[in-house]
Amino acid sequence: MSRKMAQLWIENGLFVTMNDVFAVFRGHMVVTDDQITYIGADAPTGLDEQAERLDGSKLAFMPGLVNTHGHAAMSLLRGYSDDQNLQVWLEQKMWPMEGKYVDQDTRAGSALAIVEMLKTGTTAFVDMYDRMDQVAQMVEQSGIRGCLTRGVIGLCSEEIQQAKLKEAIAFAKDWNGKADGRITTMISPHAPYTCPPDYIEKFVQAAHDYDLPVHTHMSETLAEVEQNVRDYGTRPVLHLDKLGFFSRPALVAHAVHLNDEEIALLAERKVAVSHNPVSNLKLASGVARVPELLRAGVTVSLGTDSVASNNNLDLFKEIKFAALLHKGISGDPTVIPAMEALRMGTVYGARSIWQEDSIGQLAVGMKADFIAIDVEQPHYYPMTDIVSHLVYSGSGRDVKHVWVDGRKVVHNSECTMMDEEKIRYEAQASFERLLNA
Ligand SMILES: CSC[C@H]1O[C@@H](n2cnc3c(O)ncnc32)[C@H](O)[C@@H]1O
Ligand SMILES: [Zn+2]
Repeated sequence: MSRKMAQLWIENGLFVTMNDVFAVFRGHMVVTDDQITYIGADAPTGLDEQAERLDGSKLAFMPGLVNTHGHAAMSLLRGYSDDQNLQVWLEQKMWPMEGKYVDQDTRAGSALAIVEMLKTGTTAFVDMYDRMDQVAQMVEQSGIRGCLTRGVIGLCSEEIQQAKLKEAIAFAKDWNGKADGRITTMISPHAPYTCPPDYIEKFVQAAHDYDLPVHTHMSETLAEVEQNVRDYGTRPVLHLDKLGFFSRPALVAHAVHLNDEEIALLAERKVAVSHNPVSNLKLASGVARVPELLRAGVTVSLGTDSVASNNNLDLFKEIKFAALLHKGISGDPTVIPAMEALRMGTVYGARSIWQEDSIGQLAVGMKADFIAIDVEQPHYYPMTDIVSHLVYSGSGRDVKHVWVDGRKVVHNSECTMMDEEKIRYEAQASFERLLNA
């Protein structure tokens, strides 16, 4: 799809840059095509005569949020099965329903998820699923940024394992860099408990061969850790390390049950962790040792996991949970202050998907992935500390406009590239078909 290249001057806005240079200030920002070309307190000079002007005086601007773990197509299963533990929920509820999915269901669920994410301020997301061509097409159409990966469950014959691996590699090769670079890809065995060791080694080899990062679920429940010890004689972190998994740039989801040695090893191997507090609480999996991980130097970002275990994709909720939960667990109100929680949802998210140089902050030369928040609402008053308000008082419902790659993908809280009404209708139709199939 062709796009109009243009210049946008945001005047007199409140900017939360998420970098140390400006941090929070009132001023101006200029976007030229897909990049931030000016940001500062003084009005810019030398702009195009046709530059569009946006009055930012009633808005706060910050980088788009980065959701570093999820399964978009599972949005169809919102509210289908609540209040179960992971294994029962997966094996008895999710997998039987997912087994009935056809391409149209994956499209419908992914589109629903993308609309929800964009409207609540997420501009980049990680997605692990199958039928990933369908997900990638939805990313292409919607304007969002996606770090996508075909997740593989290896509890099947060797022949099927081979076919799935081939498909995962083909997807990663074909789609990396597509949609004007908005799509990047990874390689993903689903988890150490669903993929035998020799099979995981094949993913590692493929990641080396095609220079791709890796992503997996790891140490989500105590039962998983105990099973890993029973089956392989080691806990999941050492197990994956021995299989070479951390010889690639790696992002692991959950990492709830870790001991001190495992935290040190993750830090040494520069493994990024996607912390999914809401999903972990809902499935009663436990609480990750986030303050310890951060103190050890591990990059910790935030993920929603799927809607089926969350039950929504508003990353502002995840930010608030991260800020509150660890205070309660540790008894220390100073752990994960508001700014650190906001970093987990932005800069650390960008770092977790190896895009820290281009997204996650408002600065000259960065991609224009940013959001505008309507702060003319009671819960943003009195105007004292905008970072505090965003984390403790705000929510994704306050997001008014969203830009990805310089393109306005949400205007006045409506998606510009997606037909939301049609998407809601198709999601309902898909769910009813799945239920009766
Ligand atoms: C085929 S890859 C996607 C696969 O992951 C399953 N899934 C969803 N949430 C979780 C979770 O919290 N832990 C482990 N696996 C999960 C989903 O059902 C898909 O089959
Ligand atoms: Zn998951």
